[in-house]
Amino acid sequence: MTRTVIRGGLVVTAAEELNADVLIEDERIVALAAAGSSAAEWTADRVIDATGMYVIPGGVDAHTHMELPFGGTSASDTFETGTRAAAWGGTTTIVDFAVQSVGASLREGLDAWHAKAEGNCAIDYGFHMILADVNDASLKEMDLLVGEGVTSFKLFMAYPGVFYSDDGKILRAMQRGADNGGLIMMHAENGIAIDVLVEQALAAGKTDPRYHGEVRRELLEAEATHRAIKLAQVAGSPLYVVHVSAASAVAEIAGARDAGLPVFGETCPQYLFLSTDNLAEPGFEGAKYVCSTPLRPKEHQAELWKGLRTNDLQVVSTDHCPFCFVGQKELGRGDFSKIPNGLPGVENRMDLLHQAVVDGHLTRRRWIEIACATPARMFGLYPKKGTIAPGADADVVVYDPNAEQTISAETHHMNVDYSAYEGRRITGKVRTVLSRGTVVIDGDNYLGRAGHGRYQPRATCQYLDR
Ligand SMILES: NC(=O)NCCC(=O)O
Ligand SMILES: [Zn+2]
Ligand SMILES: [Zn+2]
Repeated sequence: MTRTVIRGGLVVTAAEELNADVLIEDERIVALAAAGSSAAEWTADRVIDATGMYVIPGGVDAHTHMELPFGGTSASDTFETGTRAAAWGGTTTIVDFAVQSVGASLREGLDAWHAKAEGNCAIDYGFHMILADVNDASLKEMDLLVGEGVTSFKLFMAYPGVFYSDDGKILRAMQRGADNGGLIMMHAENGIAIDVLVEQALAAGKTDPRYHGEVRRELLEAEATHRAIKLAQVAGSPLYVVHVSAASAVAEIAGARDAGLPVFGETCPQYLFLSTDNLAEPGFEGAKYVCSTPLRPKEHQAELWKGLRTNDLQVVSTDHCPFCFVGQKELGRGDFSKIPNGLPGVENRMDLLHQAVVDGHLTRRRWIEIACATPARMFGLYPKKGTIAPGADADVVVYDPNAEQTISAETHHMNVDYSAYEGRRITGKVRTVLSRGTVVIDGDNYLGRAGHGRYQPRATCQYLDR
């Protein structure tokens, strides 16, 4: 047995902050003790000095797309490169999306994603399932998947002809989820209307990346969010709205929550830190910022921060879906609708949110709540993941709150040739990362290995009585 003690840090969880030492035996946390108490007598094989540091749970990023085939190409991070980059950024668990292809079963999709991930991940991982073909067989399969730990299902009101489901299919999947405990995750944009606007924009010669943001109108995110909420209400199903970017969509979620409905909302760093100004950067630079839902005008950011503070939004995930500028984003030169949708960010989330603490948008505990504890609870991983407590997996980050860094593609570890946050100064930096008790990051050294990360079957959403 290996005993590790993390000494002298400020332990920050969603619930409390205390100066405490943390004792780890092999893969688990076994004790916390106030500094200077019985902890002084703990013997250990390895002592990590955390004086002046925060000791926080490893981040849980509940929305990533490693190796996703999309827009005629594939996301540029594999499970190996993407999970390694996540570790560098203090994230120790991801929940990625396995994809059902139209005409195929959920099982085929899930098996394919297991094959991509198994033996390759640096950190632990789980899967949601994208339902691209709702029919009698796939509805039945949902029950089986819930039973084996794939307890959440993403549906799309966007991308007709690719992942899109109509309202009838959505309602049927929601009814099934209400029954089997699967949480429905919704990409809420009116894709049918958006496709009309795309066609009209292109016909008018509006081909630059900034038109991606213009046609994917805020109203069409709000409308779809409203419709998804009503459909969930009819089905008696909870609802988790992914990558919320529009202030009016936040208002829809807030209204539903005020009415007592089990509706949850996720936003992403790109919507909190970037805007349509980035999409409008000169030449073809805006392509770097093409994602859906799209970046919004800056004014929306204040509403997203407010939503996070008031718990109208509960989770910040990255929607990490990187495409290189050269050779991938470039597929859409002359036609913005052909730019593969998605941004890199799995490495940057914990730091950007710490910057939000420094800037006064969030408290330290709320940082940990939205980035670690709530995503773990939402997706059935708590308290194994998302907290520092006896019995939890020893997924622990020693975080230096005073270190200064500059985000750059020159220094990041994601397999993508640009950074959406190039040149941004951040106060705070990961110093040491443990994944199930193994040190995977130590200062500027990566000590992990592909295959250390283990598949995590998940319980159902822990915010709902079942
Ligand atoms: N978000 C995005 O632009 N790409 C990834 C796929 C999705 O989440 O809709
Ligand atoms: Zn989506
Ligand atoms: Zn996504």
